[in-house]
Amino acid sequence: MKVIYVDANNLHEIRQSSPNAAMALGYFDGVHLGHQSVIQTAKEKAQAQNLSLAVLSFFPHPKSVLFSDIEISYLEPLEQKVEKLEKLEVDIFYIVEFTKSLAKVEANDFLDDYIIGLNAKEIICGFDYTYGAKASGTVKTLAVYAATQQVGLTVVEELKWNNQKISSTLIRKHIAERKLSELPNLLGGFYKTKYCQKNGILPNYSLPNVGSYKVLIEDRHSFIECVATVKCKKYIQIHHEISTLQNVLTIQWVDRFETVPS
Ligand SMILES: Cc1cc2nc3c(=O)[nH]c(=O)nc-3n(C[C@H](O)[C@H](O)[C@H](O)COP(=O)(O)O)c2cc1C
Ligand SMILES: Nc1ncnc2c1ncn2[C@@H]1O[C@H](COP(=O)(O)OP(=O)(O)OP(=O)(O)O)[C@@H](O)[C@H]1O
Repeated sequence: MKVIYVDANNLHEIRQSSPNAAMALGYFDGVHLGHQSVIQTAKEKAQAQNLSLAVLSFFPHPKSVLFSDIEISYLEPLEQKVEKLEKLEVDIFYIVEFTKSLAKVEANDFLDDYIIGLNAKEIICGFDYTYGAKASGTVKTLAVYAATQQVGLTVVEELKWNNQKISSTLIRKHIAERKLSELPNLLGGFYKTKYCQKNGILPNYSLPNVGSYKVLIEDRHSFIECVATVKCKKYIQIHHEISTLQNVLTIQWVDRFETVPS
């Protein structure tokens, strides 16, 4: 998978070499089951029409740029999103730099410059995708635009669990509320974070609130079941001998313990 960082300065150059693509649109924090359904739909379009499979996202999160008082609690850093998109067999991951000036770009100009500009022949997004200044672009305006530009558009219907939309927001809420055992229904697997033996949890993950948790540590091809205690927002203690393991470990968060183990 090619990872291409796009900004207002290099857009013109990147456009010259962009292949025709089926392009999935959205931020995709956590690449949950709703996101996977959008990307899978894009993959089917790409295969049927012999197009490259592209995902177009942003960095940083639009909300963190637009509302400076909001601190986004990312589910995962960009590197982990890259790993997941790679596994989904995405060919090109465009990461558009989200700035205050991009936020002012009108909806149709964004489509002209970034979507058509990067050679999307099929656009795929979810039912609630928004874009453009004041988030005025919606799937309705996108449908009008796609028809006039003779580009295909597929809008993926809402994927729900227990009558609620599967969303990054809901996953963040469950993590904060320690409801880890709910997460495989939303993510397709346990929530994972990376942990460095020297520095602790790597940046841009969300940790559950203070308390003790059943976790699985990935050790090459096996899993070590043990307990981790979240001491504060960024610090955890692992109740297991890990000094012989690799420096950077993947931790799967399975469930909470009601009582703190001694
Ligand atoms: C050109 C552009 C301008 C945007 N301007 C705004 C804005 O003014 N206000 C806002 O809340 N979101 C704005 N957004 C963010 C989008 O509403 C949306 O969050 C983003 O495209 C990611 O889509 P998703 O949240 O559906 O994944 C803008 C997005 C783009 C591409
Ligand atoms: N449950 C879902 N079913 C179908 N499409 C979805 C679902 N959740 C998100 N999408 C689509 O996936 C793309 C990325 O969405 P986005 O990053 O806004 O996810 P989100 O989970 O809605 O995030 P947030 O909770 O932060 O609003 C968009 O095209 C969006 O419409």
